[in-house]
Amino acid sequence: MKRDAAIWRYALPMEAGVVLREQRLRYRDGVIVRMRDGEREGWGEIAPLPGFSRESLDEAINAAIRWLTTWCQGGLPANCMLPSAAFGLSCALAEVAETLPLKGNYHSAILCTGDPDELLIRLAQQPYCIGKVKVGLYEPVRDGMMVNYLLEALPTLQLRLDANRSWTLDKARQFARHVDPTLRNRIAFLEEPCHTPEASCQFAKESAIAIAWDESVREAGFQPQAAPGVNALIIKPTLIGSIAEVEHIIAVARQQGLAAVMSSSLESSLGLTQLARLAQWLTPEVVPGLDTLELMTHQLQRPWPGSSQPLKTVDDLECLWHG
Ligand SMILES: O=C(O)CCC(=O)C1=CC=C[C@@H](O)[C@@H]1C(=O)O
Ligand SMILES: [Mg+2]
Repeated sequence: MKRDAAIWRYALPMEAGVVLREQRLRYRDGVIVRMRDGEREGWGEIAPLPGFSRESLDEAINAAIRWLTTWCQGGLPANCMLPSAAFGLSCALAEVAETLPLKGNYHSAILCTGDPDELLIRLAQQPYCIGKVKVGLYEPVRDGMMVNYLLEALPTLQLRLDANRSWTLDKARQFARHVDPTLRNRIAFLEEPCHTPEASCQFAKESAIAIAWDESVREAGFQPQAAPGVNALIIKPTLIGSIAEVEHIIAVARQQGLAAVMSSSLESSLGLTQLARLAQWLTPEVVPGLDTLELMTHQLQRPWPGSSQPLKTVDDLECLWHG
């Protein structure tokens, strides 16, 4: 059987106002990989996230070309060490091998941005009424009031909050003081409230607001561990690595009684649909965090069910490499 592979580069414009780690992200840059083995075909996306991934896109592309070159010659290369490349290549390989189930979970927690009244309408239409709110960008008082407002307006709403480590323990306490105590049990978790994991744990103990690890998952030596007030791990495969590595961390989280939340690293619709399939397969009991498609102006290669955004395909892109 003859094998071949190809890589296309993309740059999708982002909607105005997408800010990552204090920097405006104008384009989402990445590559799409196609692997073919005789009649079988698999696709994957490699898109390191600026400010979050340690590797650059060029490093990931070079690693992918080396890996694919060996694969095309009939070998099974060792797992790639760069997480974004390992993730995209393992998705393409799993599609070739038909080991990534097709069914996806396309119901996500809704990113709560924009006009609060329009947001409430959108939230109320969801089968699972779960929203995700970014906090820590403005004053803690304002964040607290926003959380109260949404939870009071929709009695079935559950919220996930994300502070991206922006608070001191004192600021986090100020936030908690402004959240109505009777509403706190509808905060599923607050991702990384404080600058350090120790301060975040202290906050969880004091405030009766559960926390989740996101940034910490990527730190050297991190092991999922049960602790008072810690509810969940955010699983961002583009930042973790191959499907096998993602499966491993989810299994350890489960053993520790922590929920594993499959989450986007702002992949295009191709990567997002694969994350929806991983979510359905590996974390069927948890609503994933994949509501990032509309941060981009276009979909790519594979449409997200029900989305009306225009679709670009590899025919619209420049082929970077063919082997
Ligand atoms: O987790 C979700 O529901 C959506 C993804 C999401 O919020 C994020 C993805 C990537 C970078 C960040 O801006 C943000 C996060 O910090 O978790
Ligand atoms: Mg986060």
